[in-house]
Amino acid sequence: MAEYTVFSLSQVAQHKSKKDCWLVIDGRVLNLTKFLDEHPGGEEVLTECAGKDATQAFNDIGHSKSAQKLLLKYQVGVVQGYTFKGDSHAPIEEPKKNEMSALVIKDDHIPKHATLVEFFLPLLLAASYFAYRCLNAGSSTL
Ligand code: HEM
Repeated sequence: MAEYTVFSLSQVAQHKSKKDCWLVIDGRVLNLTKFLDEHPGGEEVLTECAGKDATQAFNDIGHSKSAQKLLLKYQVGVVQGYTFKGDSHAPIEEPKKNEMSALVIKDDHIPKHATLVEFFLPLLLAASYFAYRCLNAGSSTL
């Protein structure tokens, strides 16, 4: 498990300007100074929470998985006294590249002859119908 610097909330609170903007999300202490310009939601929402715990604000937006992963890039430590569940302050696991999930439905219960019947039965019915029509047409001309 990686070692992180532990900061108290009052230490985090000292970094609350645009030029030095830290905040806490899920117990992670983040230095977002360099991210302010890049944040798709604008810098203001971040500076409003600067120096504070912004977990709720972050979660309320419903940020994507990639936004959650981005947190790690800016993590400088963990907040003092925060109880992590299990190893949840360790890096969020990246999904394996080129891995595709697929749902395979295997239906082994249908016997092969059933598909043959499904194919030939309509043909047989059509052929019988035409044979009947031909026979009828022939008999009516007599
Ligand atoms: C104070 C906490 C935060 C607030 C209130 C906030 C708010 C927002 C808002 C309003 C949007 C725009 C959503 C939209 O256009 O639909 C947004 C998008 C985004 N934010 Fe934040 N944000 C916060 C923190 C962060 C942090 C710390 C990161 C990453 C380090 C981040 C990464 C992103 C990304 C990548 C998007 C694009 C949409 C997505 O991928 O979810 N935000 N945010």
